Amino acid sequence: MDTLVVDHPLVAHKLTTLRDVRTDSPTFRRLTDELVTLLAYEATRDVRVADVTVDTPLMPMTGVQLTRPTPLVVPILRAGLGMLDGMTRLLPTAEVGFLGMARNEETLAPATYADRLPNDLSGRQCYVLDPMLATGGTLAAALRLLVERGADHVTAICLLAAPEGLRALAEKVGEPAATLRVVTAAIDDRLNEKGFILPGLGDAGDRLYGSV
Ligand SMILES: O=P(O)(O)OC[C@H]1O[C@H](OP(=O)(O)OP(=O)(O)O)[C@H](O)[C@@H]1O
Ligand SMILES: O=c1cc[nH]c(=O)[nH]1
Ligand SMILES: [Mg+2]
Repeated sequence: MDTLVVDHPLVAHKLTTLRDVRTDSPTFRRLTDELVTLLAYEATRDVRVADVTVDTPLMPMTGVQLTRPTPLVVPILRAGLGMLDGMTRLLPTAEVGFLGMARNEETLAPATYADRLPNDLSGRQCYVLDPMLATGGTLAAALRLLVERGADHVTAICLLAAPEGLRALAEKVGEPAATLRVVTAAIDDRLNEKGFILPGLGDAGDRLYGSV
């Protein structure tokens, strides 16, 4: 499993404001949206394209276009929903499938409460959106689901990842039948005893949508 940290001053600048406890929800949403677009640019570097002929006003030439089946974008509710618009702005022809997953606050185990994904993902490139990779349990469960349905290329886009979560994820997925990548804006120091990323940014879902 490959991990890419997008090392760019604009990403670092926006992430710093996102982390700030004084940043309100509207600003948090806007910055998340902006960050995703920057991360998505790197995350889609290996999106599949094929040669096509295009007629410019002067002559025909060979360009490229996205191949079919179109990529599938999968936000993990709730917090991943805050990343959806930023992603589809870059990939407007992508289809969107939804996974609802929540961590049990005591055990930190993920529970899936919504699954609106195609049953057959054969030959499909998938982009999973979840801002926080903490213990890695949520992402491991999501990746397992996608690979079981035939996805052969899955890229997870996160804002923050914990080293423990990245290690756990690599162990859990083992030698998968698909290419798996994690693209993140930063790898933080560690997890606290409640499974929160340190220094982190707090609870991403709550900061986007409130503590409902
Ligand atoms: O790597 P893990 O330890 O599994 O933790 C990461 C998950 O925790 C958060 O979701 P949460 O359960 O808080 O749900 P929410 O998005 O509805 O707030 C976050 O959005 C990730 O999905
Ligand atoms: O730090 C964390 C860990 C999991 N989920 C969050 O929203 N934040
Ligand atoms: Mg949450």
